This record gives sequence, structure tokens and C-alpha cells, in this order.
Amino acid sequence: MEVAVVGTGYVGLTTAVSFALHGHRVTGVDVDAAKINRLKQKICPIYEPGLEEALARAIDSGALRFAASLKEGARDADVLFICVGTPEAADGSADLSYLFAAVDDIRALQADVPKQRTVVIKSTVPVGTADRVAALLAACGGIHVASNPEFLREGSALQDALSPSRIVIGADADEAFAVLKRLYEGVKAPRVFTTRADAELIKYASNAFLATKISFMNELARLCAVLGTDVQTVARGMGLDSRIGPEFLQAGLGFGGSCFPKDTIALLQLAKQHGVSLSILEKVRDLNATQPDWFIARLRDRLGTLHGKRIAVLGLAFKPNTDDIREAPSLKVLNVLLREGAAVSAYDPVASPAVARLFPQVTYASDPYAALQAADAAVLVTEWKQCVDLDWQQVKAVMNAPVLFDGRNAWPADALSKAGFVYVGVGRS
Ligand SMILES: NC(=O)c1ccc[n+]([C@@H]2O[C@H](COP(=O)([O-])OP(=O)(O)OC[C@H]3O[C@@H](n4cnc5c(N)ncnc54)[C@H](O)[C@@H]3O)[C@@H](O)[C@H]2O)c1
Ligand SMILES: O=c1ccn([C@@H]2O[C@H](COP(=O)(O)OP(=O)(O)O[C@H]3O[C@H](CO)[C@@H](O)[C@H](O)[C@H]3O)[C@@H](O)[C@H]2O)c(=O)[nH]1
Repeated sequence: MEVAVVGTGYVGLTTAVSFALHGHRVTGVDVDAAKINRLKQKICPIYEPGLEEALARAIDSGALRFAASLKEGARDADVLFICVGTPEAADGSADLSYLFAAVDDIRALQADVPKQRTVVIKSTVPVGTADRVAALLAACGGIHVASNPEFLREGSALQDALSPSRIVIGADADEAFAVLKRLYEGVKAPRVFTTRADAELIKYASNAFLATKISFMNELARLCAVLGTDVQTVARGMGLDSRIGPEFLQAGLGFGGSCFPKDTIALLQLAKQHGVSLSILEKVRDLNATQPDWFIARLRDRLGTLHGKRIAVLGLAFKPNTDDIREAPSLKVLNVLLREGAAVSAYDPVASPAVARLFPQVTYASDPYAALQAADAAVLVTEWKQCVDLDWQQVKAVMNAPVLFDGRNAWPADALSKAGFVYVGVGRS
């Protein structure tokens, strides 16, 4: 089967590479010509562990190529995966303009080269979108439409795509199910076969539920901070119950990234359009929005004022192992610190250039100790290994005052307190 992947961002590129590694012939297509040129030269446009090597292997094997348009490179495609972005529109709903532009391209391709094809929507889209796309493409003839949401995480994208937790396929025709079953042959994972609408909702509901776990713990952390209890220990004790599970109980500065923030808001918007209020999710969103402010307020209390203080910020990406700063909590932290007149030095192994474009007034250091130099306090924002495994004697020697605010509960609290640091975590001190 000839596979085309439309959109070569995090999801599209990972999808293209993983299908190629599974032995399919794949063409990656993107409207961003510069990105396509780099991909042709085996240069991965994103920081994602292992992806660049896998990209080179897939290209060298002859299974993967790239093209700037469907007509140029994917005329014979039997299956077309739509993996374009669905960012937040002004009203919070998912902006589907990239998706419908891709559908237009597919319609033009089908008019040019008519054949039996399956169009698979992998982008995260509101319930009903795949049915709309099917209605639009019905006039072309010969096209089935399926929904196959993606659950990969940034930082472990390739691994997640090669060994997914589950494969969800929504369709309304046996032919479409058969095509996707063949494509995923050999991938070990439970399958869910359902309607397109169910598949679309499974994606949003999964992200909303994970976001809810995080906000629950972040709110609990606020109680722990007052009671003097340790949210980490509480989370561990809770997570040992298999009905709760240990994952996504990590209190911190809130969830960021290209998915949870926009997907929770898009689900709220979808529910509102249908006259339903998802009140738990509303609280999840609101709590997340205030979490960095809540933590920085504790820092302000500790220092008396932030004005004129030198603050070191360690970690800027929305999570470790990515250079993605979309909705990163670091942006909110920098905003508050700068607004209140602090002098900020920051360190991140890969995300500094992207943040520097937004915050030129911050000093960007090339290692954590340089960022900590003469600092009145340090804030851990992203738990990169490079920001967590520090030589604490050196940290103490370079800082102006040994004040550590651990926004990810990743530093060794007890050892640091014993070593004479002032340690404040999120619901843990
Ligand atoms: N990033 C993730 O971890 C992740 C995980 C699961 C699902 N998703 C969902 O997958 C979708 C894609 O996310 P992403 O992070 O990969 O997006 P992205 O912004 O990284 O990449 C989207 C790509 O699509 C290209 N594009 C836009 N319009 C196009 C068109 N008409 N034809 C061809 N290419 C086009 C863009 O140039 C860009 O390269 C979104 O709906 C997102 O919610 C993302
Ligand atoms: O216990 C936790 C777990 C995560 N986070 C934060 O939550 C955000 C998202 O983390 P993660 O889920 O690991 O990263 P993403 O790459 O955004 O992946 C999520 O979003 C993707 C896009 O929809 C989905 O495909 C994935 O299944 C889903 O985990 C990050 O800011 C994390 O710091 C916490 O604060 N506490």
C-alpha cells in the first residue's frame, strides 16, 4: 500500500517514519517547503530523541520520501493520513482551517487521479469533523473516511508510535476498517473499532481525564502546603491502588504543551455548543491557569519582594526531552517575574532560542551553574536531567542565597534541607 502523510509536524513525521519502519512505502507532504527540504536532507526539524536517526534509516531504506504537494509526490497514495495542526481558535474551539485546506488538496488530487482511497484523520478534531469530511469527499467518489486519533507524547514520540497503548479506529465501512487493519498489522496493541464520532471523543476524553488527574493533584498540593503534608508521598500512596494508578499524579506548575491546554478548552467549547456544561473540566482549566501564579506568590512571600531580585529559572520547554514551548508554564513564570521587576537568568538544554524570541530581556545561560550565578533564588520549571542532577555544593557556592523553589518536585528535598538550603516544593517542603 502507498501511504501519504499530510503534515509533517510532531505527529505526521513520527507517523510517516513509523509506518516506513513497518515496511510501508510512505510519502510525507507538507506546505512548508523549507521543512520538506530539510527532511529530504535527513534533518529532523524538531528535537525528539531517536527520531533523526530513524528518519535517516527510513529514507536510506527507500521506504520514506518527502514532497511539497500531494500532486507532486503522492498521486498513487491508497491511504492518506491527515496530520495537520488543529490549534486553538479565538473562541477556544479547534481551528480546522488547516484540516479543510488539506481536504481540498485531497479532493483536487482525486479529481486529477481518481482511484479507491482511504482518508484517515489523525489530527485531534471535534466530534463530527470526520463525518463532515466524509460528506465533503463523497462527491469525489471512491473515498472512505476514517478517524484514527494519535496518543503519542512529545519526548517519546517515536517509541509511542511504534508501541502504542492502543489503536483506535473509527469508520463506517468494512473497506476502511480492512485497510487500517492491514496497515497496523504487526503492531502489538489492543484495538478499538468503533464509529468515527466515538473515536474522536476517545481522544479528547483521554486528554481531558489526564489533565484532570494533574489539576486534582495541583489543587491537593495547595492543601498540602498549608497542612505541611507531602504531596509526593500522598501521590505515591494513592498510586499504588491499581484503580488510581501511579501516572499523571505529579503536582507541579501545571500542564502545558500543544495538546492538554487546547484540547481541554476545545472539549469545553464543543460541550457548550451542544448545551452541556462540563463543570469539572472548567475547574481543571481554571486551576491550571493559576498554578504558576500560586507558586510564584510563595516565592514573593519568601523573598519579601521580587523587585530587584535575581532569579534563576531552570528549564523552559513544556516538559523534558523536547524543544516545544507551546503553552509552556515557563512563559507564565517569566511573565510574572519580569512584570514584578526581577532580573532573570535562564537555562534550558534546547529551548532557549525559542523563548529568547519572546523574552529578549532574560539572560540565557549555557549551563545551569551560569544561570544560578549570584541568584537570590532558583526556580525549577522543567525537570530536565541537566536541571535536576546538580552538584549542590557548587550550586550553594555560586548562588547569592540558597533558596530553591522546586516547581516539579524533582529535587531531593530532605537532602537539600539538611544541606542548609531553603527548599520549597509544590505541596512539599
Ligand atoms: N504534538 C503532539 O504531541 C500530538 C499528539 C497527538 C495528537 N496531536 C494532534 O495532531 C495534530 C498535529 O499536531 P502536531 O503537533 O504534529 O502539529 P505541528 O504544528 O507540529 O505540525 C503540523 C504540520 O502540518 C503542516 N500543514 C499545515 N497545513 C497543511 C496542508 N494543507 N498540507 C500539508 N501540510 C500542512 C504544517 O506546515 C506543519 O508542519 C493536531 O491536531 C494535534 O492536536 C498532537
Ligand atoms: O503527572 C504529571 C504529568 C504531566 N504533567 C504535565 O503535563 C503536560 C503534558 O505532559 P505529557 O502528557 O507527558 O506530554 P504531551 O506530549 O503533551 O502528551 C499529551 O498530549 C498528547 C497530544 O494530544 C497526547 O497524544 C498524549 O497521550 C498526552 O500524554 C506537561 O506540561 C507535563 O509537565 C504534570 O504536570 N504532571
